[in-house]
Amino acid sequence: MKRHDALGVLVIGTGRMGADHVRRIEEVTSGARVVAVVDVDPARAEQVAAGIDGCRTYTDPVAAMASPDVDAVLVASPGVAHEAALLAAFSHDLPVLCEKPLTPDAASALRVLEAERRLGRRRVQVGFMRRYDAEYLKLKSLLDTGRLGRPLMLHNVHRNMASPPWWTSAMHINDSVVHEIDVTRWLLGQEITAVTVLCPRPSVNAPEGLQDPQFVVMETDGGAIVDVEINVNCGFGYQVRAEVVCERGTARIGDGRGMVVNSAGQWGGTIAQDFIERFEDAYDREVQAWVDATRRGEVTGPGVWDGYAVAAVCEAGVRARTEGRRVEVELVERPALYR
Ligand SMILES: NC(=O)C1=CN([C@@H]2O[C@H](COP(=O)(O)OP(=O)(O)OC[C@H]3O[C@@H](n4cnc5c(N)ncnc54)[C@H](O)[C@@H]3O)[C@@H](O)[C@H]2O)C=CC1
Ligand SMILES: O=C1[C@@H](O)[C@H](O)[C@@H](O)[C@H](O)[C@H]1O
Repeated sequence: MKRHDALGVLVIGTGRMGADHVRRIEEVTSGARVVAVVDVDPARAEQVAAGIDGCRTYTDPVAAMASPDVDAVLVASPGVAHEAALLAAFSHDLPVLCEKPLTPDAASALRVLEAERRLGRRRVQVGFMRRYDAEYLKLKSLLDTGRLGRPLMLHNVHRNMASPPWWTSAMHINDSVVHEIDVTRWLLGQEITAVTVLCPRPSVNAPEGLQDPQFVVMETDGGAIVDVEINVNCGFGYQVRAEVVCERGTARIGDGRGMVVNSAGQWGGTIAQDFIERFEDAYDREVQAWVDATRRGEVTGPGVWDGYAVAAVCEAGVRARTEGRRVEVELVERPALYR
């Protein structure tokens, strides 16, 4: 495809994820090109735009969206900036791929939902990329056949190498378990109704004052129990595992046994070091699916309702830990646009 026929994408936020998505759109994705990037830090925007033919830089997302060659927006700024970017995109009638979380809390997610409802059509795909990961897709297909019977339990492990200095105990849920919350709703096709968080003795690897790891237990409206070990200072790599226990069998993904090498009295493989490495294919498929759907004038994948429901569960989860009790999740009635 010629460059000028391609979907013109504006990328907001050129940090770790934004820069990686810019590279992806330019080098991996077909049918799209990056026409402009925005960052409150102009040096970062310029660094990412350098070498991309005709790519403009801005510090103000609203000014950037007004440009006629912008067909679609990819939001990769921090979660607190997502609501403003999404509302601005709605006012320019632009389709959006918004990195997770949709917004940091249920009230702001609901404001976005109401704004999209007023538009009368879905415009947003939320960046829950695990839905595009080959192993998660296999697990979902297997569950959908019903061969193993109904799912009873879902065990998850989510480990990060080390937390950055600004990490807080609430981020275990808002930033990390947010993915298992989305995956649970998607894999099981059920809503999460209550959350309990148990905390073991903090790891010696965790910075002073940080509650790490945490053990999250969720209940669903289909009668399943879901647990997540979230451990953001495991010290050895990045691991994401899931095992579904059904009535007639179990299925597990995420063991990462790509290649096992035997040598000098040892056997073993490698462990990914971060999400960029582990989920590279999922991000590629996610962005390609968004570009393809946008070019057809459609929105597919997780949307604003999913972003809102996940935000409500995250909020319940953070309260469950700080208040030391089981907290029920409250959702508004699902509007017709999202059924
Ligand atoms: N799907 C996934 O696996 C992952 C998703 N994320 C999500 O991606 C988003 C970005 O995260 P990172 O790239 O890790 O953060 P980052 O801190 O590396 O980059 C954020 C960038 O946005 C810029 N920025 C801040 N406020 C802005 C605003 N109002 N307008 C424009 N630019 C602004 C910052 O200057 C920075 O360059 C977050 O929503 C995060 O939750 C992050 C890591 C993995
Ligand atoms: O979204 C992500 C990060 O923000 C988060 O910090 C990590 O824990 C997740 O594994 C990653 O996918």
